[in-house]
Amino acid sequence: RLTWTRTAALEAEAVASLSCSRHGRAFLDGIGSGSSQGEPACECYACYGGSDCSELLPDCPADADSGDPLFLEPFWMQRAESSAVMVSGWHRMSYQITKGTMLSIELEKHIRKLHSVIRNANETGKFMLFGDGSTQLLNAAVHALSYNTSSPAHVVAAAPYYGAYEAQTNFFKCEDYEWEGDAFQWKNTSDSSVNFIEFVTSPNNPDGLLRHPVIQGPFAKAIHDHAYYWPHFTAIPSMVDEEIMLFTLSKITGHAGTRFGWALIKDEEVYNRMLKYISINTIGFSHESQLRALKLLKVVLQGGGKDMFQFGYKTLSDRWRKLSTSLSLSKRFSLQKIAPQYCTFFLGIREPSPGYAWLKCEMEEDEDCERVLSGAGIIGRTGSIFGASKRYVRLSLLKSQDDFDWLLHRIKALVAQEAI
Ligand SMILES: C=C(NCc1c(COP(=O)(O)O)cnc(C)c1O)C(=O)O
Repeated sequence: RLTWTRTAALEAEAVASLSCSRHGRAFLDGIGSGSSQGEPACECYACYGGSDCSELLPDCPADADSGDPLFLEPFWMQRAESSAVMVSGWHRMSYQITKGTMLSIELEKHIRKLHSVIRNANETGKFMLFGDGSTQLLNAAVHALSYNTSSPAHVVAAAPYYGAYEAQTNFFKCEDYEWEGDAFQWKNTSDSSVNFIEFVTSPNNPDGLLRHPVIQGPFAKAIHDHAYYWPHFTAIPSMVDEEIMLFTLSKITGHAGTRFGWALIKDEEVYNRMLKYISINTIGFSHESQLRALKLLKVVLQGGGKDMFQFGYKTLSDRWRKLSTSLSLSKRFSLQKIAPQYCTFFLGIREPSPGYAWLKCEMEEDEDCERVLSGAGIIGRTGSIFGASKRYVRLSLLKSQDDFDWLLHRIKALVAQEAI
């Protein structure tokens, strides 16, 4: 018999019962939740409107800019009961969780179990640190690796690279490090007086390809960003085991809004410097986020992790197949090439299922590919943000089904124009 949780449970179920014509959903903290009726408004997916999201907005562009991972929302809606968590008004009000630490021991245990079940990363003997998204851990790692260097460390990444590395490094720039662009430009440098810190993103954002460090040698350190090294985005050919490895709940379960990431770190000194950065920056991390992450990972781990990763892989591989089939008819546009590869998790060859399409405008006159696509009602992210040519555009395949359907519709119309 429910007692103090009854009201919260009734509120949650009332909001969840709003179907929003299956082209949106309502949230407990949605607009209007404070009104007398108490019924929050439907929040519609792109290109749908009206109080119940039943109206298709005809001239709406297909927005494929952000890596907002809503493709997994249906999976969680189908598991409402097992994935919900009740937060009492007095839940963990202290800054600390257990004596002296701000990490949930149970959550750390489940993360280690996740890596050992998926066999994507070796967590044995590694220090674990949480972050406010893995975004917070990016600069924490640069800080820890550039500490006490005689001259500013060169922070680099192989183009095309995830734009946050450049944006963050320039924003937080200090005498210990500075952004030095494309790692390929420094590949053969023989200047041993320079320390390099290379962001290695594997699989890569934006092209989804598995990667290794470009800069080699005793003065090169790497931050391995494995945000997408999970079976729904890529084959897992082997277990990675690096000095610093970063992961994020955003891309595993799709809960970007929970703002929860973690780092596995080999060296204790590097770990302590990153821990000090996080402590000074935010005095640790949200306990509500940790509680929710624990609940979600327990669901992921049910049945050995197969359910969610199968769901995600099927969704993304279907999307990739539909998009690449449509664009295979085009002479004007091309996509990155991703070969089918053996996966040690699915124990078989798996088809490509990248989170993003890295589209190239092949015609001489189409130098600004973002402009070409926006003229056709498609919003993408220009290649220059990734340190690449404006001849490229990144298209997100991670968003809601409505978002993807609308993108595919616009792409097909654009390719059909070539025949005219
Ligand atoms: C949201 C997007 N990227 C998230 C991301 C992040 C950030 O993840 P958070 O944990 O949500 O902060 C880190 N590393 C890589 C390679 C990423 O692609 C994007 O590219 O649109």
